[in-house]
Amino acid sequence: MVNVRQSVFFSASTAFYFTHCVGIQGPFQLGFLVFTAPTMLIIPTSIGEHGRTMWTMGPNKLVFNTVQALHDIYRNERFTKSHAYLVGSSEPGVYGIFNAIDKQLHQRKRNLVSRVLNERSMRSFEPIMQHQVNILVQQLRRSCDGSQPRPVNMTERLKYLAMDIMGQLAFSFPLKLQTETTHRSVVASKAHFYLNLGMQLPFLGTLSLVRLPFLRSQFRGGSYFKSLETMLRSRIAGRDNKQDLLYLTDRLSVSEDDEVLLREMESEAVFFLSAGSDTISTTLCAVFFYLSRNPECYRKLTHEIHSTFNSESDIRNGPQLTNCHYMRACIDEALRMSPPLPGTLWREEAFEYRNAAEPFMVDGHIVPRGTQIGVNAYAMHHNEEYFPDSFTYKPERWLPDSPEAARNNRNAFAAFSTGSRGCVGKAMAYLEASLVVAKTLWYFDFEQASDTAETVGGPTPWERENGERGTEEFELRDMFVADHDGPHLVFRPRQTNIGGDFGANRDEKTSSL
Ligand code: HEM
Repeated sequence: MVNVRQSVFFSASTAFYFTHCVGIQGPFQLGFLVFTAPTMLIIPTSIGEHGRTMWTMGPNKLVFNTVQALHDIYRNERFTKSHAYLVGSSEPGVYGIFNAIDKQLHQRKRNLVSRVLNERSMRSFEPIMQHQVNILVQQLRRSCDGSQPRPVNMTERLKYLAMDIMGQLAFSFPLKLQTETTHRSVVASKAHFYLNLGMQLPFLGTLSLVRLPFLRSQFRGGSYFKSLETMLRSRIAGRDNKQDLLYLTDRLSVSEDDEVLLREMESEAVFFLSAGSDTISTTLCAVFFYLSRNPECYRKLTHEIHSTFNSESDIRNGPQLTNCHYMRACIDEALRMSPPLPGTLWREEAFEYRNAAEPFMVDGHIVPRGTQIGVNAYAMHHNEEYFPDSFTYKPERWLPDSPEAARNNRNAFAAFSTGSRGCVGKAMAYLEASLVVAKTLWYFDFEQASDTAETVGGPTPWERENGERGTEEFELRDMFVADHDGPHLVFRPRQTNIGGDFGANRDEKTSSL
């Protein structure tokens, strides 16, 4: 999976980047590097047949790579989220759904969030989603103006889209990133980087180095927290609108004081903005990347969309959309190859079980007390035992009656995790991704922009030199939620749509939840 040279390079460069960002220089920088780099070192020790079952990753961390382990760890009462998740707290004692380790508190939060993300609420939220997708279509059409279409960086476009949708769902706030520049700094935040650093090095969290007040000081005078505060203040002012995601924080808050409430909402808000938008934009970027590199998949999907719908207005939540099985397979295959949360979701034994007599077993191994354990989604999705030819994009793996499907193990799919802490926004994610893919292919043909083909995906010069990667994968940088760039694509209106209005006049009225 990862060799020692890469691991040393990764740990040293991460530590260097961190010191650089926080302005530690000179002898202190050197001291910090010497102190932290070894703790980040991935020791590529493997146990089990063919070295695929388990890795040690640091002094007390085990990463498993089997379906049984996925079940044993994430569907097990005895385990809870690792204390590393606490680095996301704004202050001690303030927890959001993401980092609530106490099971009862988590269950209460989850029940409330589920009310906003259920099927019924999604139906009433769909017009807002459709409106934003139509704006995306308009923006893509604009890239076709002039004699030569301009390449579009899909990471940029899709981040704006997904964040605009999330701003509405979480805060009932129109961020307008797709069309205006005022709040665009919310997509350029380095919050993920610090969160990931704290998750991998929890002692930094204990020292409060990567907690929110620290993050805020990093953006001092900058606009990320300014935009966040604007959204939250507007949300507090309009408390009557109780149906958005921050409804849950209101309900569980004990505070009458608006300033305290603001701080409490902050950690929840940072999480929702990222969980509900960066994950979807990564998924969509990966889908567009793979379609632009796999002409046969592109052809089959285009055919499915144009033979399923009679008009653009048919493209909405309902049986026609859910019957686009090839589209769903394209999305799942992109999620398999490039999972938006590509790393290990750390778990540890829950406090209540610390004195239990019987040892804890994961896939037949006794796990020593106090060990951090988990399954790494990226490694699992590239385990040849479960997904043969795992570096090749093959949507057919996910079509139940295809010969490819029989050779794959769908239970090894971990993009949304599983169990009581598995993703609660899965239905929304599939709906949003399906609407974007179907509408884009309804209106446009697209292809990879020729001048940027070398810079996104594919092996890096170092990997090519060492013969390490011959296949094209959408490149992700693991920042807990992945960071990425591109793909850069060129769009052309489909023949049938030339001269059409591209959905401009069919925009549903934007309603609030
Ligand atoms: C393709 C898109 C998405 C992917 C791949 C994804 C993946 C995940 C994963 C792997 C987790 C588990 C995290 C952990 O254990 O630390 C998770 C949790 C969560 N996701 Fe998603 N997610 C997606 C979209 C969404 C959306 C659209 C929302 C809506 C707001 C959302 C809300 C949440 C919440 C609230 C949790 C925490 C659940 C809990 O702890 O009970 N996700 N997601």
